[in-house]
Amino acid sequence: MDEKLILDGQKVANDVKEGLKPRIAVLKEDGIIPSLATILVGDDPSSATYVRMKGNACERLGIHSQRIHLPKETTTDELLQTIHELNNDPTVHGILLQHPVPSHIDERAAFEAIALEKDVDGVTSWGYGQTALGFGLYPSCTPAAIVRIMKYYNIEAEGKHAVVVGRSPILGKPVSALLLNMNATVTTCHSRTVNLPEIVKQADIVVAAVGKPEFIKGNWLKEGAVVLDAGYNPGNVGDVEYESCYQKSSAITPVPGGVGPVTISMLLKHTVDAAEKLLEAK
Ligand SMILES: NC(=O)C1=CN([C@@H]2O[C@H](COP(=O)(O)OP(=O)(O)OC[C@H]3O[C@@H](n4cnc5c(N)ncnc54)[C@H](OP(=O)(O)O)[C@@H]3O)[C@@H](O)[C@H]2O)C=CC1
Ligand SMILES: Nc1nc(=O)c2c([nH]1)NC[C@@H]1CN(c3ccc(C(=O)N[C@@H](CCC(=O)O)C(=O)O)cc3)C=[N+]21
Repeated sequence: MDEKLILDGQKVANDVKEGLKPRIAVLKEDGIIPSLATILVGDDPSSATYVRMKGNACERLGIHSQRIHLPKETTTDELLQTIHELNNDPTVHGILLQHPVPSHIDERAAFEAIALEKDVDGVTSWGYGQTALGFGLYPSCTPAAIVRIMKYYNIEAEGKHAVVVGRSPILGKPVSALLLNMNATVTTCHSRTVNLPEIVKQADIVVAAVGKPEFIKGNWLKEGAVVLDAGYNPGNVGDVEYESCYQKSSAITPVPGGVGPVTISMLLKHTVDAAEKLLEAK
């Protein structure tokens, strides 16, 4: 009876985007075009690809995308200046600073400079704090995508043991917080975790957010675990070894076609949310 489920991120993303269309139409009637500013610093080719995908996804839906590309020599102060200008620009509703920025830039300082009401990517400490306390407007997009996939497929979190592998500020930590707020019992693992496979073995839900290709193996999993792979590595592979994890799981997100497309749709949703907030405030 229990069929194995491949969690189709494209389908979830389309569902999110369909829901946005009438909302964007209403905003336009009121003379507001939702607008996202994306900032890319430097020439990392995969970052350039992600930013382009985000901008294109905006435009396909009628969201304006203002693409800012700064040279790799940009200083922290210059980046902060750009962010302040976008904060003060009333036609910009959301700001996305693509991570990672070149190592000479203070990325945390740059994230913190983004105005909370424009932090549609959930990168500020204020945004994270609100997400953790359970009343945040915009959680980071990948954590939001993971939750959205679970909701779409009626995957219950309450009372389940969720094991998150990774604790980065825009992925591991906030997804742990969201799952906790959904009444899961959450274990967050990281590079100093001892006996990772044994901890993963206890999980009903596994979130992979390690940044290492095919790191999590099928023989670490409990039979029937739900596997949510946020990993996105060169060569289109995730952070779980797909074939062996597929065999053990009851449901799994593929890469590509899993968490990635939903992440982008959540960015669009947060941008529309931000534009609506501005209209309400008028
Ligand atoms: N699909 C999407 O939309 C997105 C995908 N990603 C992908 O998700 C993955 C993670 O990204 P991100 O969180 O930014 O990466 P980071 O490199 O910032 O964080 C990786 C985390 O994994 C932990 N880790 C590293 N090695 C091990 C290990 N051997 N055992 C256990 N834990 C380990 C680190 O621990 P420690 O803290 O101790 O260093 C760290 O917390 C990447 O593949 C990235 O491409 C990211 C954002 C969006
Ligand atoms: N501030 C910030 N926020 C981010 O959300 C952020 C970031 N920085 N830096 C890099 C990562 C990576 N990321 C992806 C988003 C979508 C896909 C995605 O849609 N992938 C498609 C495949 C696309 C293709 O390669 O053709 C898929 O998985 O099916 C992948 C990766 C967001 N990130």
